Amino acid sequence: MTTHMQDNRQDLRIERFAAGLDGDAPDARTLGWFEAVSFGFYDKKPDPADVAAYTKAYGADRRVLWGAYDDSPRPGVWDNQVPVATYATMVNTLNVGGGRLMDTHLITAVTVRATHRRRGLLRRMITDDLKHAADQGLAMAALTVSEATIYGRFGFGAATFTREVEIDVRERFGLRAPATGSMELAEPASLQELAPELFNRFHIRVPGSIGRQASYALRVSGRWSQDSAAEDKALRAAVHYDGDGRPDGYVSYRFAGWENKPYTVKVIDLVAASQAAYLELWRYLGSLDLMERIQFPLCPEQDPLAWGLTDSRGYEVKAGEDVLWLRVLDPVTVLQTRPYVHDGACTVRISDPLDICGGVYRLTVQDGRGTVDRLASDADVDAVVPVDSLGSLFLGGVRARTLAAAGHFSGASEETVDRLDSLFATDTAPYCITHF
Ligand SMILES: CC(=O)SCCNC(=O)CCNC(=O)[C@H](O)C(C)(C)COP(=O)(O)OP(=O)(O)OC[C@H]1O[C@@H](n2cnc3c(N)ncnc32)[C@H](O)[C@@H]1OP(=O)(O)O
Repeated sequence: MTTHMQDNRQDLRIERFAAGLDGDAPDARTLGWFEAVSFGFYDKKPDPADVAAYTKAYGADRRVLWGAYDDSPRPGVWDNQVPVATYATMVNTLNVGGGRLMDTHLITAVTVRATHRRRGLLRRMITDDLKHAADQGLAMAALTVSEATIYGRFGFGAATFTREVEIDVRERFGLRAPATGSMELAEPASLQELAPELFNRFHIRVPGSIGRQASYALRVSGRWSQDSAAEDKALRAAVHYDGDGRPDGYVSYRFAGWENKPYTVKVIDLVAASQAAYLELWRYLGSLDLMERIQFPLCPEQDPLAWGLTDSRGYEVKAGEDVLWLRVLDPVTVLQTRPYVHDGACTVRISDPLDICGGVYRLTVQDGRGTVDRLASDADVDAVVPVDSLGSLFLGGVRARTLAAAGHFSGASEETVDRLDSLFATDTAPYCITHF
């Protein structure tokens, strides 16, 4: 599909397409698109053989790629098959709590060439895309961000958070709980099938989890490296089995090298289908001979490991990070899909800078089920809730009381804030270990 965009310097052609192959090689448009993405994220120029492999995985994901093309390039300027802006979307599921999975519109690979920045290219693409996704019946959009300052204006709010941690695994490492089940070293390649199976059990169990694109199984099994489609020979993996000998978790990891002291293992992926498996995977990591430190950037904020160590000071939080940013497209559907722990009701005006879902809505929760009615635009409201704040509230990753104290709900009474706080509270903090 092709549309045009009037830039202040030229007419840009915007194309939407699926990544494609020409024989065994990527077609010119696909290769150009990958080149632009690599440039945008300061990566090295991609190898065509790698792009051919990525193209197949993108097909499995049903990704839609966007490119904005300059058809009047000047001499010396990059090949016009390389877009000046890129963007991509796909649909996967979000666990909204209570084991409910909701189709969600995922946005990724957003880049605008340095020479074309701040002329509204991103604004144009994301506005068109979100409106189109809403028209298609998708109720939620999501992305992960490179900078926290970009996407709030488009209605996205940070919704899940992780901790980057370092665990001291010298003599002080130990866990309070007795060991359960057993661990085995795994041939990483075996994870290509096992990893998605175990991830799906994690995904249904953990609110905030996003389903994974095809590349995950290839990377965590070492079939692909982090930055190419060549085998990752440094990757190691281990699997945990429950008392009945059934696999219930895996970890894949890499040694940081003898030149790095203290000797460190970097966890690439750690997926536990059960709570018990989570601690057991850490017990295994803590038992690795010669290793002194384990690094993992994706621990949950409420981390059982921090409370499971016999010496909790061996657990060091290096940074806190937001992972998933959510953008509500259809408040009725999303609020009726998630579960609730407290009954109550509240009428809010959702303010939406892109005018996709702004309006007055009444949420009524009874016996844990939410019902949402859209009211007339002049109906009395208890609070005005910006749509990005609603994205942050949705999974319970931040309390309404905290957002109110930060000035998100101007004019809301304390009683309203208490009600919002109670309505949006969840019993489990959301946790997302998928980047896309
Ligand atoms: C989901 C993902 O892929 S996250 C990755 C995002 N990409 C990157 O970080 C790669 C490097 N950066 C870029 O390629 C570009 O700078 C982009 C994509 C972030 C922005 O593209 P642009 O076309 O310059 O944005 P555009 O001109 O449409 O700006 C839209 C608005 O966002 C603001 N904005 C854009 N980028 C930034 C930024 N980095 N920080 C703060 N504000 C920003 C603009 O000021 C503008 O604000 P306004 O319309 O409210 O006045």
